[in-house]
Amino acid sequence: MQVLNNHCGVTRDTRGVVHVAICNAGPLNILGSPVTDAVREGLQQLSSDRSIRVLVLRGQSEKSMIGGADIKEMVKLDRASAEAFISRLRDLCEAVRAFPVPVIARMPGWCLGGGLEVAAACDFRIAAHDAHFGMPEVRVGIPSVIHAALLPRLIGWARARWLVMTAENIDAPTALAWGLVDKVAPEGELDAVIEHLVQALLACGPEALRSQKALLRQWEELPLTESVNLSVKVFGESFLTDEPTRLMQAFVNRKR
Ligand SMILES: C/C=C/C(=O)SCCNC(=O)CCNC(=O)[C@H](O)C(C)(C)COP(=O)(O)OP(=O)(O)OC[C@H]1O[C@@H](n2cnc3c(N)ncnc32)[C@H](O)[C@@H]1OP(=O)(O)O
Repeated sequence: MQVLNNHCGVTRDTRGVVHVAICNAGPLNILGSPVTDAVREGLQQLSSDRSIRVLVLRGQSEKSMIGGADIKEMVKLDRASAEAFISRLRDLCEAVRAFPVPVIARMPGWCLGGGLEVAAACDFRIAAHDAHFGMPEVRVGIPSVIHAALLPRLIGWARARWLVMTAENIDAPTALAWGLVDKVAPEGELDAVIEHLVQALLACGPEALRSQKALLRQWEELPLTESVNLSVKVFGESFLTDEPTRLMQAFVNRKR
């Protein structure tokens, strides 16, 4: 494992698949400020590496992807320091969301609060069969904020409201039924299910996937007509590399 910094370890394979592990954050992978900054810095460092094709974001233990923001740190916050604290977490979520290639959240065990916000910023969420999810913020006296705003888009307003206003946890089958996670892996098969997704992504044009991710992000922000018109330009620009011609030629020439 390559150590990018004290809280961010990276393993990569020859295919361009990179695993970023949140390190030294306890078995629950709790996001205190140093951890949050370090993971954000690690992601920003990797984001210019054109050899990366897929990123898997994970904790170091199987107990949790991310157990949430650090309550032991937050208990000491006041008005000014609270904004600084939450801005760090926002910046981490934005670094995930802006990462130029598909990002997969590897979700064993617990994923709560700020952890679920980070996961919501990922492109794909793959859960272990016994994973649990929740937004317990209101139980410790704070509203769910920043990338919790993605939840209504993922699971609809009613279910997002249920999560952030009841603070009840849900299990993996419920998360799957709600659309909060994309797949639930049978026992012992979390990495196999992720590998299946990785292979599907690796079978696609890397430039097309980068472009598709950037476009999806703009679709999230723009009105429909602007989204459609922007897409015309993006389609044209995709022919600036030889990838479309190469991959379409391979299709045309395929042996049957
Ligand atoms: C903007 C974002 C806001 C947020 O994210 S708010 C925080 C959201 N997260 C939570 O509220 C989770 C709170 N934690 C729990 O409910 C439980 O933990 C779990 C269900 C995740 C796991 O339970 P179990 O396996 O029984 O572990 P344990 O004994 O409760 O915790 C082990 C150690 O981890 C510390 N810990 C757990 N969550 C946090 C946290 N979010 N911030 C700081 N520390 C945390 C505990 O205190 C304890 O520590 P010690 O061993 O010293 O007693």
